[in-house]
Amino acid sequence: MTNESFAVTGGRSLRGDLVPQGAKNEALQVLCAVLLSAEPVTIANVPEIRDVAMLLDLLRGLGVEVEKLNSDTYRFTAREVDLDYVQSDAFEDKARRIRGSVMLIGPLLARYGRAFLPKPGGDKIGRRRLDTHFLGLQQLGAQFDYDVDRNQYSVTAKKLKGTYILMDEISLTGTANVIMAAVLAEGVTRIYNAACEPYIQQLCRMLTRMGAKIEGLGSNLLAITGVEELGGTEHRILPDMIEIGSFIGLAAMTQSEITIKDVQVHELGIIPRVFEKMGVQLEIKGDDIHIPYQEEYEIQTFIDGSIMTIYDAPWPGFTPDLMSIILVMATQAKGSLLVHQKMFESRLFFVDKLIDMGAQIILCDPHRATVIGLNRRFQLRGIEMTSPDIRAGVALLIAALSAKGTSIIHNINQIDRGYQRIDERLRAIGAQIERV
Ligand SMILES: CC(=O)N[C@H]1[C@@H](OP(=O)(O)OP(=O)(O)OC[C@H]2O[C@@H](n3ccc(=O)[nH]c3=O)[C@H](O)[C@@H]2O)O[C@H](CO)[C@@H](O)[C@@H]1O
Ligand SMILES: C=C(OP(=O)(O)O)C(=O)O
Repeated sequence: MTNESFAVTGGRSLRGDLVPQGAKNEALQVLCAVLLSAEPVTIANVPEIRDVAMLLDLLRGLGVEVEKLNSDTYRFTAREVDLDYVQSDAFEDKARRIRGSVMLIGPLLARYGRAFLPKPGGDKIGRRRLDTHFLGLQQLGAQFDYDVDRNQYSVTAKKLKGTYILMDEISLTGTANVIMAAVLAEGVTRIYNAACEPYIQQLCRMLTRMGAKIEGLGSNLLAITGVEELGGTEHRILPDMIEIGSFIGLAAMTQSEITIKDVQVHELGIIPRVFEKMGVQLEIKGDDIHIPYQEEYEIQTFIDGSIMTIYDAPWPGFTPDLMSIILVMATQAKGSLLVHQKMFESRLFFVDKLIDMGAQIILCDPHRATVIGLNRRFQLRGIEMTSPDIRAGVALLIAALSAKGTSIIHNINQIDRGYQRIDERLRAIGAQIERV
């Protein structure tokens, strides 16, 4: 796939239905988990995005049979795995490009006793340490080695043994890795300070259907009793809550009337509440979220009248992956907002593009930005810009769709990493957006 750009002509209000894709970050976990069984695992609602395409390539390279049953459903059979592939240049090249590749380690270690990984890719949004993964795997009995010169990690174990693990921090992919290793370890593993996003819950549900014994679903303390082997299953990926949040932000910012279909509201945690704090009216109709046309939206203050702060935190806190969307929405809101991105240290630098477009933002430091909402006193203006990471990319796309004139957004590979044919889907509800 070439790295194209979007040409976006803004200022139109959009109208219609959007159906969210399957969740990127769940897909990356459950696709890695297919390595844990020699029997077929069928996964539905797999999003058609670049990160998934890359992971499918890695699985094929490892010798997994990958059959596409329909547009979003695949059957995987990991009868035998070619472990030599993980030492190849092809593996290194692909694994380095996505963050999700890190979750191949847990299953490979559990089933074959060894795993190897070059430093994984993903967004360049600050330091993204992997200590939590390896400290957890070491406690299960793995030997860990880091080749500083080649920036490569390896783990080996004759046998994994269950134990009590206090995770070094609440890491989403780290928890997934340790869970996938523990399900085939001998005895009981207790994982405390575990991440508990719906992604992790879904992974645990799928593993349980494959025969794993997991207690504590949805909490930060999991108890896993290891089994000898796992069987096949069928699994359906949840709608992507980050895409749902992005669509809510898009609707508010572009004064559109949009219905987001089949969102599985009960899995969205506090996400709807945070958008309500931003002044967005959300009407939950059955399992759909309807966002009516709103002339303006007003950011609430705290009860004592002080300025609203929105910050990220591990689940069930507000996900860091929606902070860029909240920030861009604030630029046209009535009122002011402090955006405090606590988890990543370089995720706010894209605000300079919004400032060039006319937004009133003060970047206080790498973690905090104050946004003074324009309340539509004037429109942002279209500019040429480059998308630094996936969520900033979509935030810039939203800004461009609301702006006066045409914007060019380069490096949209970043957006394609996690949003399925976003241009086509937004065009269908009236957006003027072309791939150039
Ligand atoms: C492929 C995938 O699933 N990627 C997601 C995954 O990345 P990933 O699993 O790599 O992220 P982690 O959960 O490990 O940690 C994210 C960052 O937050 C920091 N941290 C973590 C816990 C904490 O209490 N305080 C804190 O500051 C970590 O040091 C790290 O810099 O989870 C992130 C956090 O939800 C999301 O942004 C990514 O989209
Ligand atoms: C940061 C993200 O992705 P990754 O971890 O794949 O870089 C994201 O999905 O917002």
